Amino acid sequence: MAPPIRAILFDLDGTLVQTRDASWVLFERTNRKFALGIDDREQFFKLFRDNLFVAVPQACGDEERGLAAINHFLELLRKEYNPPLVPGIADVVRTLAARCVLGIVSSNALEAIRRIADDAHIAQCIAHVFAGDIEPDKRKSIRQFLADPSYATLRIGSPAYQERAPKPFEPDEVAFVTDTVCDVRHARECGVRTLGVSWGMHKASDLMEAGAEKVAVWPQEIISWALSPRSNVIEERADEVEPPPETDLEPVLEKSGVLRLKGLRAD
Ligand SMILES: O=C(O)COP(=O)(O)O
Repeated sequence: MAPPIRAILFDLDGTLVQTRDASWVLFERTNRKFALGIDDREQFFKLFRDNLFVAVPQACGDEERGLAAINHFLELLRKEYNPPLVPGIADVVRTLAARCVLGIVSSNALEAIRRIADDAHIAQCIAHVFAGDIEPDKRKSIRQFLADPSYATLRIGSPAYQERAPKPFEPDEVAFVTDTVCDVRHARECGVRTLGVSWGMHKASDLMEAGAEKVAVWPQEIISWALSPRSNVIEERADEVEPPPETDLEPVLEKSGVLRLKGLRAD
């Protein structure tokens, strides 16, 4: 029997916001400017089977051009990305904030995430944001969240964090909610629980195949899944699903130069 879920990390694009049009119209401009050859929406969505920061340079076959394209895309996201929220998702976030520590772990830029959260009036329900222009490898962000007990502090819709000594999370008390295959795999590598959503970039069957415990069809299912008394779902799925390969993204990211994005890394 798994313990209750105490923290939920949300992917942003395709999970909290609708992005099938909104990010494609921006990426299309990057694609044209850098002649990446990622010429339709489905090809773009396929990039998210891998880490985006690795997939773009790989897809265009030129590291420097791929990196410049990512920087261009991040800048468009910072300045022009205004996707609609997934209908009903703001209520889901507000409901869950009273019970769980909520976070966003996204490939998107921090500035864009902040604007979206402010406009949706949910910024103070979100305890922590891990953005792609600060840490491109979501596994590192998840592990950071698990390692430091101070992250386990509730923030229930007010500017201040609760002032109670937090109890550190066990990985199976934390869930990642996402619409993409790469996120499901990487969350499983970190040992956290995974819920897919059907309204984003990847199909429910692909998310299940990657190891998601379940795929929500409606936003409110996130609440019922996260707060329902735990069954032995994890154990059942663990038998069914191949364990993810232990991929180490660091050398690839290192090579692609993404870790030097915006001068955030010393090397
Ligand atoms: O689901 C994904 O991987 C893409 O969404 P993100 O930009 O919020 O990371």
